[in-house]
Amino acid sequence: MEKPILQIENLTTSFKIKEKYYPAVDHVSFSVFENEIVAVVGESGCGKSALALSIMRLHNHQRTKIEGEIKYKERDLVDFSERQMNQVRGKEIGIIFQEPLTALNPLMTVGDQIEENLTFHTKLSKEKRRLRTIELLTQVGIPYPTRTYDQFPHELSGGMRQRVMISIAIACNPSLVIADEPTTALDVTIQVQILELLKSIQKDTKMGIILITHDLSVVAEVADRIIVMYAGQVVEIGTVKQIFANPLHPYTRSLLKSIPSQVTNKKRLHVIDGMVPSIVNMNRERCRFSPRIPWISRNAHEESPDLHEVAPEHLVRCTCYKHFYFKGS
Ligand SMILES: Nc1ncnc2c1ncn2[C@@H]1O[C@H](COP(=O)(O)OP(=O)(O)OP(=O)(O)O)[C@@H](O)[C@H]1O
Repeated sequence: MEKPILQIENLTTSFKIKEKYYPAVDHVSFSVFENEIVAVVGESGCGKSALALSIMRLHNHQRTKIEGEIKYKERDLVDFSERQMNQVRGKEIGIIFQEPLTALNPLMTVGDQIEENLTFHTKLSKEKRRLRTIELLTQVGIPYPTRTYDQFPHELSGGMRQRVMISIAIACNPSLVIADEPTTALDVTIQVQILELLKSIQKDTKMGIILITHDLSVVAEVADRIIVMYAGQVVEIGTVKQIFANPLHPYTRSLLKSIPSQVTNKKRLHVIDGMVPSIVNMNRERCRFSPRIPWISRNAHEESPDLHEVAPEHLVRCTCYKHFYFKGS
């Protein structure tokens, strides 16, 4: 069996709030293989960004505790010094953020920003860096790469800025790219183009991709596997086919029901009652989704539920899925 690029085991990321630590990522385990797109989905506040920032070790060290393992090519990033992490970030693992206008430096030209990464991680000469940068801009579908090279971020459209972010992320041929809501700020047609671009780059490079999104509809076409996160935990994990054809956890089913394309003209969009609990106030001893489906009997839930394997590669948390139905159905 091939080895994963990334192997996360029992990762727990806790934030210090008023002198106490509260987990925002709670015993999360999964792997990413070469040439694979793993989507992490869940509503706002489920811990997706905390997970991404933990892998990159970009949290504030003084207020964050990271436990468990983040094995990148068999080396545990949790033990890495800041200096070692600087060699990993941007070179081995690239990251694409949601809003390129805030992630890009408004005072630097596009060319300089891409070259900065190349200067830090490679020994390429100035001329070779320029050529590589033009090549990258071409690869990500920028129509006039030499002109864009000298432009500033605000002179580009949102879609073009996101392409620039992608070119920075892939500049040093990383084995893994983390894309944190890369299309959320873009309109639908541009979203599709950006995801298709990521997929086509992956074909050439075989990199693994972690695609973080709150929108399940975004991942259907591009992902290989889906991880559904709720309140810091993985509640379901499976292949795209398993999650879309046989979703089990009530949260997965609720997310799928709220996808607009699945709604006919007659029906209203499904809204999941209630809210994701805050890391300070949540009850960690019971099924964390149970307060949002109060019509399901308490007996349907397990105490401190674990993940159960229901089919090869398909895992679901809590037995409540066996008893779940939508309110009013
Ligand atoms: N630095 C921090 N200090 C304290 N709490 C934090 C910190 N960062 C995140 N949290 C809390 O951790 C939980 C998970 O947040 P996170 O941003 O990872 O969620 P998310 O699923 O990525 O949501 P979004 O899509 O809105 O970013 C939330 O309750 C959030 O308030």
